[in-house]
Amino acid sequence: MTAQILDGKAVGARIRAGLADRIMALPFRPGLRVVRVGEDPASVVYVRSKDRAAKEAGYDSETILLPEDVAESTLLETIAGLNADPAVDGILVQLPLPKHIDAQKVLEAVDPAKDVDGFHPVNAGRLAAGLPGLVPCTPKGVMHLLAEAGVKLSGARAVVLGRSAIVGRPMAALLLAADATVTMLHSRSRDIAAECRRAEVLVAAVGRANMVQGDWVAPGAVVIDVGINRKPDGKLTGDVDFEAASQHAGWITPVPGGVGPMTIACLLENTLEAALARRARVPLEPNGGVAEAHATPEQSYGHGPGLA
Ligand SMILES: Nc1nc(=O)c2c([nH]1)NC[C@@H]1CN(c3ccc(C(=O)N[C@@H](CCC(=O)O)C(=O)O)cc3)C=[N+]21
Ligand SMILES: [Mg+2]
Repeated sequence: MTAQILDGKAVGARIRAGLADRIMALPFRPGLRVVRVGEDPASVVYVRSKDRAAKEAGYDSETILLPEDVAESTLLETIAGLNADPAVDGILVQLPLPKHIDAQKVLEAVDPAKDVDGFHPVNAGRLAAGLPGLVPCTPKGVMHLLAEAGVKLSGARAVVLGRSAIVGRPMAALLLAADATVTMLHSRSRDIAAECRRAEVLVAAVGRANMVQGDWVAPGAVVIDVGINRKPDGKLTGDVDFEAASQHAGWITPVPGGVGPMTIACLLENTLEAALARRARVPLEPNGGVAEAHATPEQSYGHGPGLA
């Protein structure tokens, strides 16, 4: 079997085009501010693509550049200014931050209503509790890709490899909200290969190049590769051995061209949602609306006795 490719570049472009249409019809332009500290080469590239995608879709986007040696207090003041600015709907502080800055303190300084990364503990907590809030872009993008592949998540065995705050944990919460049976694997897990082989949906988000081997993938499984590992030759590679896994999977995301472009599309989606919530009092949906996209009619007839 050779897997079908889940083309995140194409799906992301379609989502961005849809957002552009909606923004054209608005009486205001949603405002996005991306804060970049220093000149980390990857951050320079990523922030530039975020700004370009936002401007193309009609957002009022600006990048705020601070020097590598900026004082933490200056960064916190910058964020306070953006929190108070009514033209600003979304704030993103690009990670990683220099070592002398307490990144957690900075993320917690962002107004949760403008936290389009979904990294503030208020939004993380709301997601964990199944409450409306802003949802982290990468796992949200993965949910869009699963919908694109027509995956029925209700009751499906989903395995998330990696438990980071920005991908693994919110990914598991979204899959759970879509009624999947979720297993999380991490550095202390035993029998990782065997656990992966049980997955109907396998999401790899560990940051270890080609860790997931072909024979870890069940026949027909949906394989989502969140890894972005830089090879010595400068090229990107995922957490999955793509060539080998493609011989087993039903669907697979490439790297590049899979999850990465979806992250940017979902940043723009979150910025529009934040803008509508703030300015037009359009309530945020639980799970960013994406878990519900997988709901099937029979789900509303309820769960078995004693199971929620
Ligand atoms: N506050 C914050 N929010 C983030 O969302 C955030 C961050 N910090 N720090 C870094 C990571 C990484 N990230 C990516 C976004 C797009 C691509 C992307 O578009 N990748 C393309 C190609 C990129 C290339 O070729 O270098 C692809 O996979 O096809 C990748 C990675 C967002 N991040
Ligand atoms: Mg191999």
